Amino acid sequence: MKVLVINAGSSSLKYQLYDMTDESVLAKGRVERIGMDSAILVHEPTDKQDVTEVSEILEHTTAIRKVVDILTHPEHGVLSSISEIQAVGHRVVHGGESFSSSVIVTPEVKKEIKRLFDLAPLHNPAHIMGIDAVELNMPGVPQTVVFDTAFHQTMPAKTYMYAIPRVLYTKHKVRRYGFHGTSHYYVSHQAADFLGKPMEELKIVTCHIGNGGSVTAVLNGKSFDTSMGMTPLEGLMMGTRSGDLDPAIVPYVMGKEGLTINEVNSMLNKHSGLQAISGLSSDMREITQAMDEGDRNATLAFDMYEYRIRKYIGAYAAAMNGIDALVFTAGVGENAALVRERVCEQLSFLGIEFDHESNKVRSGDNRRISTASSKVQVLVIPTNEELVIARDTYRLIEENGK
Ligand SMILES: Nc1ncnc2c1ncn2[C@@H]1O[C@H](COP(=O)(O)OP(=O)(O)O)[C@@H](O)[C@H]1O
Ligand SMILES: CC(=O)OP(=O)(O)O
Ligand SMILES: [Mg+2]
Repeated sequence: MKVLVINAGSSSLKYQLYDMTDESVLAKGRVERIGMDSAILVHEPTDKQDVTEVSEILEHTTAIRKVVDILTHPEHGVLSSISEIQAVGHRVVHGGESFSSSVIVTPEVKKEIKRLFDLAPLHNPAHIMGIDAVELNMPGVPQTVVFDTAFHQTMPAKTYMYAIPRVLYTKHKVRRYGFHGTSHYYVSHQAADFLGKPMEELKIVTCHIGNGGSVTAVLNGKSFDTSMGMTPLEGLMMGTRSGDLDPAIVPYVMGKEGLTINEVNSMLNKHSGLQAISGLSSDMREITQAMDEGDRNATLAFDMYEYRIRKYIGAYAAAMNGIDALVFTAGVGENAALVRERVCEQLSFLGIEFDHESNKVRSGDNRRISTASSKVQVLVIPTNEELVIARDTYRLIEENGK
């Protein structure tokens, strides 16, 4: 069975095509700048040359049509007909309390994802556009949705409730949901395999640090607490998101600067984090380069960023009464050796013996960056949310066919 995995964002759409007979990736790619003056499609077939196309792509329906066209292109394609794709699996960021596992898309499922627009305004509307675009361009192909929130549905009430009037939970479902669950699930299982221990016996802290970032306490295989909250804004300092702050700052700044709700939301989500403090960039590569050149704002941004990660690791070690393994993943976690080093070098009190040499090794494999005898094993595990989505999709379609 061939499965197409889609991660639709508001102005981008990433795709990966799997052959599930051996879980091989036939092609992957992305469309960026949807709705802007010129969009760009980057298509990377596994056994052929990469191609880049620039054209006007005003909405997701056109983006999916371009993806379908390139996947079946006589020269760059990897399929003779689009009918070879038997299922499409989507990443959906917010599943609220309605979904604790992946499901096949039905009109009711779409309705529920739409009901959650308010809770993930940057993400869920784009996912619905992606699902609708597939319906139009690939009619009749079953679709599934895999939620970022699903893995965190095991959190106990004491970690997911906010200390505000209860009616806000009962009436408006204001609570912690947590995100990047597919990634935290995948890397924690990979870590258990790497260590050769059963998940049920491990206390793991997983740090998914990419453009967005979150830390999760995985206790005996289940999410126990996580740093993102009702929305993907809480917790760590991120590329453009503030993460934790005193909630009183919001009404104060709104009053002082005369900001609307939309403006303050946009400030905290899109104009804060590394970008705001460095005044330079949301990208860790540019931050570390500027640090090397002596830029003090970039240095402060970096220091704040790594300090927050360290604070959460300490908090979750306390939450679980110790940790057996610490995992780094996603764009920053997999690539930024300096972030890992700075986070870990002051965690020796937890029993971390950091291995500076193995930390510097560049590799796409699961690897250890502590000494083998370290009480807490520190690992780098490249995440693979797409593979989890493809596997769930394959399983659901197989089960449904029986
Ligand atoms: N070689 C690298 N060194 C340091 N940071 C990197 C490197 N490559 C990527 N990053 C960081 O990873 C981020 C992207 O992470 P990623 O997990 O791909 O994000 P997303 O999936 O949210 O788009 C970039 O913004 C950048 O900060
Ligand atoms: C939920 C979330 O923050 O996702 P991303 O990191 O892809 O923006
Ligand atoms: Mg991501």
